Amino acid sequence: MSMRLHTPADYESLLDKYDTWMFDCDGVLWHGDRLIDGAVEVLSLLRSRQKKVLFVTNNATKSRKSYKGKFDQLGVEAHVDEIYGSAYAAAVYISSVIKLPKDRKVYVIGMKGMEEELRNEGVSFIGGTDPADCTTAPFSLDTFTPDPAVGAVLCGLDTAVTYTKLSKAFQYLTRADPTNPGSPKNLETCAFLATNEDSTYPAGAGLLPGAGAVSAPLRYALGRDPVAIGKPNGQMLDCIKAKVPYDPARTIMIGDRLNTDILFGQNGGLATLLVLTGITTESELTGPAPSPIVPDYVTASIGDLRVVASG
Ligand SMILES: O=C(O)COP(=O)(O)O
Ligand SMILES: [Mg+2]
Repeated sequence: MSMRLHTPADYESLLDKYDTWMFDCDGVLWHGDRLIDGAVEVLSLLRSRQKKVLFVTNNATKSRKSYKGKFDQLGVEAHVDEIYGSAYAAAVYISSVIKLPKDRKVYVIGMKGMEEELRNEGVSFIGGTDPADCTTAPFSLDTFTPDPAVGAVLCGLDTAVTYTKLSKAFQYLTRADPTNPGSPKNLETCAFLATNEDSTYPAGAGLLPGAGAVSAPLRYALGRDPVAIGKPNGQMLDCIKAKVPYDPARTIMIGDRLNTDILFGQNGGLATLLVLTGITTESELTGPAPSPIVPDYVTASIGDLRVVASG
């Protein structure tokens, strides 16, 4: 059963219990470029109490560096090594977990943020923002020569997704092993990866299709699911563990989506606080068919913590 936070004492007790505060971004701190009321004050309150603040976002459209630019623009204090996005986690996964050989490439369905993080990790890629792929021209297999070096497809939120991109990704994910031309069409030759599978995401003025809705055509066409690296997958937490010491017992994850943020916190042995300023609605918690994912705490907005006396 979740604890509904109401009184200043309720919020004060959270500050006593937790030293590390991991914040989801979309739907918790902001909607698009519109800050959620109270977010800035609460973040500075936490810093004034010597709390460790981390930002953990499934949004792969920006690199950690460009997220820092967004925080600066919005007047929110943040440091690059406090920011963990699914583009960064995916690049680390490819370079250090599956250890894609340096002579292989990734075919990207995604935007600049993913390209920047792959580049930072020394991972070669094609596709992405390449104008030849961001085209609405009809795609023809007769004129397509797959790059034999492609060994993985990485799919994330891509507001310029095209049939050409989906078709090229489909070819890479279904062709025979290029290093063994006689081999049968082997679905496992090419890794199918997704930065995250959020079905929707909370933009400034409402919901938009999320990364999960971009990879869905491939999942359907292939009859195969990608490895999703973002929340709730532990890969994101592994990236944080590699850089930031924290005690799971004294760490809380604050999020707006049950099947990513709250499940991510639970999978990592963290406490979880759900806010209702993003994706999750009251009825998913208490309605006729409540979600099996039950956060430890619930509050309307992160701004509610302002009731705690600063100091
Ligand atoms: O962009 C998304 O899909 C979700 O991003 P978030 O993890 O910051 O809520
Ligand atoms: Mg969110």
